[in-house]
Amino acid sequence: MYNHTAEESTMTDDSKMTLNLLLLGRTQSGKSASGNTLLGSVDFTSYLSPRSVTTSCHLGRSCHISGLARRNGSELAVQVHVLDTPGYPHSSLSKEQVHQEVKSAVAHHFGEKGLHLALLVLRADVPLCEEEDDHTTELVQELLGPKWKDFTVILFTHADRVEKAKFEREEYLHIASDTLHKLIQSVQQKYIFIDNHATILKEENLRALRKIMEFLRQNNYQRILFK
Ligand SMILES: Nc1nc2c(ncn2[C@@H]2O[C@H](COP(=O)(O)OP(=O)(O)OP(=O)(O)O)[C@@H](O)[C@H]2O)c(=O)[nH]1
Repeated sequence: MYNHTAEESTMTDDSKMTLNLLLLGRTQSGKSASGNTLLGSVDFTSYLSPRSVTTSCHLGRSCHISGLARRNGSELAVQVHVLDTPGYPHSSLSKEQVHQEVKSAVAHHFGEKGLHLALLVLRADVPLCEEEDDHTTELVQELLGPKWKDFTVILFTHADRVEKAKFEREEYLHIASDTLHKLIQSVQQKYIFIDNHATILKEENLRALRKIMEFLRQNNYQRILFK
């Protein structure tokens, strides 16, 4: 599999746009819950478990959402496509199995249409240590190639726990590990906090999608193609 970038966003017609997103990250980090928040529905199985819940990739599609993007002065209806993936380390799959599963699903779903952003899911309430960072970024680098930093956003889940501990989100990042600081720097400060247990999930959904659209604009709506 190789990849290259394309400039235009995926337009199904002039008034519609598809936003293609990939969730990656360690097991039980909240990938499926985040996918559900971004889709505004319950497409993916998500629950607390002492073993990895997701064992294969699944694509979820949202309904068309207005108020997120405009093109040539007209409103665009944005449909979000999210690919949920098994995490690594995984309680029953080897690294090779996880990588293979994710690579073939990415090629299948985003091969020609392209991927706008990979969301690297990290729990905001768990420190990122150096060894884990290697696991976390290995797959995204392998998949996206040398431009991975342009196409990767860190998605911090469990934002509610940060708030409960009375931290401001930005202040909390100031005191984070050097490993996390380096990772945030390498993805050019592209990060989002998300609370998948928010009382009003619709607000969380729109806030996260608006931020994602900002990152897309910064990237000139480029996508990575896999062929
Ligand atoms: N408090 C809180 N819990 C969360 C949040 N996001 C996810 N969780 C919980 O974390 C647990 C794991 O979430 P999942 O969405 O299943 O995580 P996953 O990464 O898909 O897990 P695997 O499929 O096992 O790899 C569940 O109990 C979720 O409810 C969040 O933002 N806040």
